[in-house]
Amino acid sequence: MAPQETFTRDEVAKHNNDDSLWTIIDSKVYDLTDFLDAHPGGAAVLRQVAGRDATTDFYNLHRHDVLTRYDRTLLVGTIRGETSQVVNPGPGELSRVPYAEPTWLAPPFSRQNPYYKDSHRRLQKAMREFTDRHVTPEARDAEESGEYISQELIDRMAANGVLHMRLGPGPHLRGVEILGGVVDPAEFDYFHDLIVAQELARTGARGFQDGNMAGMTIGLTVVLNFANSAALRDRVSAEVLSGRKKLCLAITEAFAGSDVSGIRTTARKSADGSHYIVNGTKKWITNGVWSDYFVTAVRTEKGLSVLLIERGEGVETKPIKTSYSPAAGTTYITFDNVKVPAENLLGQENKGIHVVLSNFNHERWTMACATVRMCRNVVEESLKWANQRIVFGKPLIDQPVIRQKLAKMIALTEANQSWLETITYQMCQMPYQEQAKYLGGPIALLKTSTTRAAHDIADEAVSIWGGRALTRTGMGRVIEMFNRSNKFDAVLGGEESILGDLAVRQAMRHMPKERL
Ligand code: HEM
Repeated sequence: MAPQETFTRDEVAKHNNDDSLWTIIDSKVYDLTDFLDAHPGGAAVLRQVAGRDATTDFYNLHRHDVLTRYDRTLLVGTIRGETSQVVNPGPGELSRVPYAEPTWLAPPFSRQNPYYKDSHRRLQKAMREFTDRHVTPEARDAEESGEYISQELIDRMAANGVLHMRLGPGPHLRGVEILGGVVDPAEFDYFHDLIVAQELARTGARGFQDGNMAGMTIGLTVVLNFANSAALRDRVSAEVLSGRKKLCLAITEAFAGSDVSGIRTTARKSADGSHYIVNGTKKWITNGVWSDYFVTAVRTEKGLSVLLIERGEGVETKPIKTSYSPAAGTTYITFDNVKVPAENLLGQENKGIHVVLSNFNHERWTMACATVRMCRNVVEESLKWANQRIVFGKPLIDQPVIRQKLAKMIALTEANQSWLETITYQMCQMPYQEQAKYLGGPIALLKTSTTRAAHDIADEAVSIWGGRALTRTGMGRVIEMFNRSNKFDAVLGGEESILGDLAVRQAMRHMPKERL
């Protein structure tokens, strides 16, 4: 809250030297005397606005949140009789920037929508507030420092059912109190799932976003759907969903990325059939460094199989440096004569390829949810920037070429959100097996479409933002991160051209035999 004291503009004008240097930003009065030496942009620019209104200069160069960070130390009062024009959204609030929210949340379109019910709206509100308050502050810090997610945040997510929701609808939600009871677990569907994925993607911290239990999201579903022993399934899911233990999915290797059949990690069954001995390596495994369990694709006698491997003797993990944040916990794993009980087999022996492929659908769909939302973040930031930045004496948005770029960015984002919602609706109608059979192709194409769009949107955004799109702090940080990290989504969970090929081959299997 601003201090109560009020001043006239003439009173402020007297504070125009190094002994007392005040300025006005958005009808608020700041005392910058002690800030002269600390200002990252230097003292000279502040002297130029001493005693004057610096609103235009300030917003030409800074994000609004800079002010909220410094309000406590620099703000001394307001201009008498004037009211602040800048909106400062509180935790949980919707953005008022056009296209910054999907149509189902943006008036007037939000009044009616075929897909979203009251429980979706309640969840969105609660999830936005939870993310703004508890996830985003840690995410932004950790993205830069590279620190791993805190146990405190994991515990908070576990206690509020956020970890459970990340796995989508299913019996694992039974009895869970979701964010204070905003959704009945029995009602939870893939639109709720979409909301969770999109709200979390608003943190704008791409490495941390993966560090935030992405391994569990893509790995625990395999245990839930394919564990052969109910006791194992219940024990592991209880440990992981309570946040006590961590789990990741270990498929890719130096030898095999999208080409899963090239996997060389072996699992040899013991003569008495009681256990497997696992040897090999895994690479690019998200969250591996801190995981207790590894859902691992291995080569058995006659094909691929999937095993749940517990950290123990013979398992070693080390971090891999990537172009996003170490906060993701990207890992290289070695298995050296690791003994794994036979009951830890997930699905059938030698038929693991079905386990791996069917699990990919939810993973890729989740990635599409997040990518569309990140594209939207960039649209929002760019609309704000083009509106506030003055270039050649007028706002950037007055340049037709800039409007063309924004038009393309918006159209790509909206088109993908609509396709995402159509597919999500199909997921809500189909049982798991049918989804695996019919939606693999469409989801693969959707993910490719969103990452291609991300590529184009990043390109346009960099051109709108110029040098600020290349600096990690300050105005352009969201754009810089998006431009640096959008390729993760184009590669992880299946590279674009491989996914396109998969989808068309699947379509060919449904092609009528007759000549058409
Ligand atoms: C309450 C007043 C102000 C605060 C708290 C403040 C704070 C900051 C901060 C934190 C940065 C680092 C970059 C960022 O995080 O955005 C910065 C950069 C900068 N500031 Fe300020 N500032 C203030 C007022 C002003 C004014 C009035 C001007 C110009 C008349 C100005 C000119 C600059 C410049 C030129 C930079 C470097 C920008 C860049 O690298 O693109 N600042 N300021």
